[in-house]
Formats: sequence, C-alpha cells, structure tokens
Amino acid sequence: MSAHIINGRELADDLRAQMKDEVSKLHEQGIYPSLTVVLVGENPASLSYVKGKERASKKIGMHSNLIQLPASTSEQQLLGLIDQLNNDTTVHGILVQLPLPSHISEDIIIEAISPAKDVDGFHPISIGRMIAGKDTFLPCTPYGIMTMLDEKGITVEGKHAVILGRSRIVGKPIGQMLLNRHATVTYCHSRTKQLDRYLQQADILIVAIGQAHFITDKQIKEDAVVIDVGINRLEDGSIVGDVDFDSAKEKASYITPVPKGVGPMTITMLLQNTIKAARQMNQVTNGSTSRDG
Ligand SMILES: NC(=O)C1=CN([C@@H]2O[C@H](COP(=O)(O)OP(=O)(O)OC[C@H]3O[C@@H](n4cnc5c(N)ncnc54)[C@H](OP(=O)(O)O)[C@@H]3O)[C@@H](O)[C@H]2O)C=CC1
Ligand SMILES: Nc1nc(=O)c2c([nH]1)NC[C@@H]1CN(c3ccc(C(=O)N[C@@H](CCC(=O)O)C(=O)O)cc3)C=[N+]21
Repeated sequence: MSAHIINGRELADDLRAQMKDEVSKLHEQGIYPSLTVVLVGENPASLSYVKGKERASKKIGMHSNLIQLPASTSEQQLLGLIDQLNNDTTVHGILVQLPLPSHISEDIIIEAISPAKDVDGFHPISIGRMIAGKDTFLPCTPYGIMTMLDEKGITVEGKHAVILGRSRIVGKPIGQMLLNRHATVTYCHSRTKQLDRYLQQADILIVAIGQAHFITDKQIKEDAVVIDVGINRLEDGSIVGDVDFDSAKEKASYITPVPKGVGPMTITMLLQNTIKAARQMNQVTNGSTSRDG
C-alpha cells in the first residue's frame, strides 16, 4: 500500500490561519509581533528563504524587517547590529540566516542574540532548556516535524527513531526532542559505518543531509515513517529531497514530500516562536503554548 503523504503546505496554511487571528488579537492589545531577519552576503538560496519568511510574516499581519548586509561585514559590525536589535523593544524575534561568511563565527553571533528573542532556538540557553524539557523557543525545523507527527497522531514513545545528519539546526535537536518524547534514538552521520544496518531498524527515519535522493525504498523498513528534510536543487531547477520519494512512498506508512513537506512547517514555527516572544515580552500569558514537551 502507498504511504500517507503528510502535506506540510496544507498543515502550515491551517496553522497560519489560526496565527493570523492570534496576531490580530494581540494588535487589539497594542502588541505588534515583529521579526527581524539578518542576511549577510548574497547567497541566492538564502535570499530566497528569507524572502519566504518575510512573505509568510506579512500574510499573517506580522511586522517583518529584512536587514541585508554585504559579505564583507565584520564580526564586530554584526555584533553591533545584534546589540542594537536586542535593545530595540519593538523587535521581538531576531533570526540571523545561516550559513554566515567564514570570517564570522556562527557560535559568537548566536550567543550574542538575546535568549528572549532567540526565535530560531539556537542559543545555548535555548538548547539547554530544550534538553532539560523546559519551556523555551524550540528550533523551527524540529518543532515543525514534531507538529506534523502530532497532527497525524503518530506515536513516538517506544519507537526507534533514526536520525541521518547531526547539524545544529536539524539533526541534533530533532533527536533530542524525540528522546524527550520517549523514542529510542540513533544518530547517523558521515562517519557512520554500515549505515544500512541502522536504517533498516528505523520506525521513524529523519533524513537531513543535503544529498539528493540518497535514501531509496531498499534502505527503509516496511511501514516506516519517513521525514525528508533535505532541499536539493537539481540542474533543471527542480527541488528534491534526500529521499527518493517515488520508491519510498510504496514502502513507508507515512512520508513527507519535498517541496511542500517540512519546509513550510519550518517557516510556520518561526512565526509561532515570534508570537510567543511578543507575548512573553509583554507578559501576556495565555495562548502560545509549546506544542512539544
Ligand atoms: N526543510 C527545511 O526546513 C530545512 C531544510 N534543510 C535542508 O536539510 C539538509 C541538511 O541541512 P543541515 O541540517 O543544515 O545539514 P549540514 O549540511 O549542516 O549537515 C549535514 C549532515 O549530514 C551528514 N551527512 C552528509 N552526507 C552524508 C552521507 N553521505 N551519509 C551520512 N551522513 C551524511 C553530515 O555528517 P557530518 O556531521 O559527519 O559531516 C552532517 O551531519 C539540506 O539539504 C538543507 O538544505 C535545512 C534546514 C531546514
Ligand atoms: N538561522 C537560520 N534559520 C533557519 O531556519 C534556516 C537557516 N538559518 N538557514 C537555511 C535553512 C533552510 N531553511 C528552510 C526554510 C524553509 C524552506 C521552504 O519553505 N521550502 C519550500 C520550498 C522552497 C523553494 O521553493 O525554494 C518547501 O520545502 O516546500 C526551506 C528551507 C531554513 N533554514
């Protein structure tokens, strides 16, 4: 039987419709949730992502401000901007698009962002709170994946979740969030030996490596839940995931497509985090509960 396809685009649209109402209720209280995205350099893929974030913010009535800086910007200059944004009470969320040019330390920049405005959830304080299972800003891509699993009623407890990829923004945090929900978690990466041994055991397989069509039906377990995070642009301009969707969908029980899978959910959770930041900064306590434990 063919897998259930988890349409991230549709789920994202439903959630954003609810967020639009939340934002207009906040407006009535004089609170204007606002996101500032900082892009350093001219990477075309990054520019297209940040434009997507800006469009999505505007669509739900949220203020969004894109600050574009040249690739030659120094670490000191970027730190100066972050300091200014940290102290600007009209800014609720700060997102510095990654990757940064190699002369700027991502760790130093991420640590400079006020944890109260860390809507990406990458600050060590946010990561620490997430690991401890405390309320915090959850990183958007893993948060989006957990929301998709929950919406489909897919249980995590007791399942073997195999994560392919161990990046700061996807692999590491999704494994931790699945662990918090009582999955048994295995991390695989480029040094993993006999990768297929682990893949065959995965009840839930999360793939985030950035290699087009790396995983095929041969490597997955019958009825696995397959979450494809990869975004790979082919020479013909089309976008594909890390999973060979056409073959994998015949073996999986649930699968996310690319595009219209995890990507739109990432942006949605960023909006959710920005609303949460605006609420917290204005001491509005109702509503915005974390969807993950
Ligand atoms: N849909 C969305 O919302 C998002 C999509 N993405 C996409 O997800 C993909 C991954 O991005 P990101 O998490 O930033 O990844 P990174 O490029 O930062 O890291 C890639 C990870 O994959 C591992 N890896 C690479 N090749 C292999 C291989 N052949 N076998 C096993 N492991 C491998 C690396 O291992 P090692 O650590 O050993 O080097 C590393 O841990 C990209 O396509 C990106 O565009 C990213 C963020 C959000
Ligand atoms: N500080 C920071 N935070 C991030 O969250 C972050 C980042 N840096 N750097 C890069 C990655 C990548 N990322 C994506 C978000 C949405 C889509 C998305 O919406 N994709 C659409 C298609 C996009 C298209 O058509 O180009 C989809 O999958 O349907 C993709 C990728 C966020 N990232």
